Formats: sequence, C-alpha cells, structure tokens
Amino acid sequence: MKYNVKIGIIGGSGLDNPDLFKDATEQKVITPYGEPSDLLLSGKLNGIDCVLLARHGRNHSISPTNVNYRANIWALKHLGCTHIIASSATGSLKEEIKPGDLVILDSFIDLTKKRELTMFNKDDKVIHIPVEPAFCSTTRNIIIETAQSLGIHVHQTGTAVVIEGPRFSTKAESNLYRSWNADLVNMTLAPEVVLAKEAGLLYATIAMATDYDCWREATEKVNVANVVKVFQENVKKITKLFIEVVPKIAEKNWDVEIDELNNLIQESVQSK
Ligand SMILES: CSC[C@H]1O[C@H](OP(=O)(O)O)[C@H](O)[C@@H]1O
Ligand SMILES: Nc1ncnc2[nH]cnc12
Repeated sequence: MKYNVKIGIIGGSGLDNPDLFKDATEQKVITPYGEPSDLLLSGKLNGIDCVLLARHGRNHSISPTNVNYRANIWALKHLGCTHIIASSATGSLKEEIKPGDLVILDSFIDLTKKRELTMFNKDDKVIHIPVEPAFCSTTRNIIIETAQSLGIHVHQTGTAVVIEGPRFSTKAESNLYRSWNADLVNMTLAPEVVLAKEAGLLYATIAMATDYDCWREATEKVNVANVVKVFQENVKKITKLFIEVVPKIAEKNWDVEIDELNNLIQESVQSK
C-alpha cells in the first residue's frame, strides 16, 4: 500500500545533478528567506513523488556558508514534502570508516559560525526545539534495512562534526574531533537537519566518507579532487540506495511521526 508521502532529496557534493527522474518538471520557488540553491525538480522516483534540490546549486556554485538552508527547507515543505533524505560527502575520523563507506548519521556537533540557525526569527515567535534525536529514527531504520536487503554495507550510526569551511581542517582540529569520538566531518549538515525539524519534515542523511580528512599519516590529505573521485567511484551505490529506499518509505503510514513532530514544534514555542 502506498501512503501520501512526498520525498525531498537534497543532493550534496557529487550528487549535484543526478539524472533520477524520467519526466521531471522544474520549478522556481521564492521563499520568505530568499532563493533556494536552484530550481526544484519534481518527478517520480521508482513510482513515488519526489522533489530534488542541489544543495550547492546544479553547477556547484554555492559554498557551504552561502547555502540558503532556510530557503531550501521552506521550498521543499512548500512543494508538499513530508520527508527529506539528503546526501553528504564527508571526511572519516575513524580507521574503520573507509573512503567509499556509507554512514546513516544519528548525531552531530555543530561548529559552524556564520549561519541562520532557525526558521522562526522572521516573526514574533521564539522557539527552542529539542533536537534529540536529531534525525528521524524510523526513516533511518528503513534506510538501514533497505541497504541490508540490497547487500550494501552501511554504518548504522555516526556523529558528524560540522565545520564552517570552506577550508578543510588542520591536523590539530582533525585530532580534536577524533578525541571527541566523532565519526565524520562535513560542512553542511548543520543547520539543515535542525531547520528540517523546525519545518516538520522527517529528515535523514546518507553520508559517504570520501577521505580520511588529514589525521591519518599513511593517506593522502583531503582535497576536492579526492573527494570527487571517491564519490564518483561509489555514486552507483548511493544512488541505488536512494532509488530503493523511496518506495519503502511510501509503504508506511507516517501520521504518528508527523503528528509527534508537529506537537514538538507547538510545545517548543515560547512566545505566543
Ligand atoms: C567538495 S568537498 C567539501 C564539501 O563536500 C561536502 O558537501 P555536501 O555536504 O554538500 O555533500 C562538505 O560538507 C563540503 O561542503
Ligand atoms: N574532510 C572533510 N572535511 C569537511 N568536509 C568534507 N567533505 C568531504 N570530506 C570532507
């Protein structure tokens, strides 16, 4: 049985312009926060309504700091999305998370410095949203089960440190994140995951480790070329996972999860 879901797909580095839909329609969406990163592409993926948005624009012209995360999330909500599944290229902070591996993130540490952190500072509402669990556990479980059924190895949990960028980290920084027992480092997860929650969207990220950042002596240090190369070598795997996860999500009735999220948002508003 198919329920009324629409899935927003935010394509990160390496998945900026994937040819996922057969008959796609492009739409420009203007939001109260300005313009999203690009036109939004609506179409069916494996029979399910989806909307695709390139996080950095389809030509990868927007830096992590300048991504209009609020406009992106607002636009996906406006087009009727119930879920977002995002991709992210990330640096591995652990030996056992190898370049090319996929990680279904379950937490993050936000070290960003220059970003709009809430959807709610446009009017007179103040909202303090509890973010834990940061990602939708049910969506994450479906992604994990789907990966297992396809024989795709995924790490079932992972904490990502989110840095401001656009520069990569120093060895001292990388080792500091390792000492925190973090698994991955990227530049875009925050505030995207939090804004999705504020917008009432069920959000999960499939992260791909593309490099060992710069802490591992025996390995080439991270640079754009090796990130792109490793992502392209593994792009079929992550694309396959997206294609197969989408109908699995549509098999479930999400009324309970959506109601819970909407209640959480209502309860989190301080000023009325
Ligand atoms: C191209 S290397 C750095 C860049 O890659 C990741 O992007 P995304 O999360 O959108 O896949 C990382 O966060 C940086 O923005
Ligand atoms: N090492 C790294 N640091 C930050 N963002 C990344 N994206 C891919 N690899 C990364």
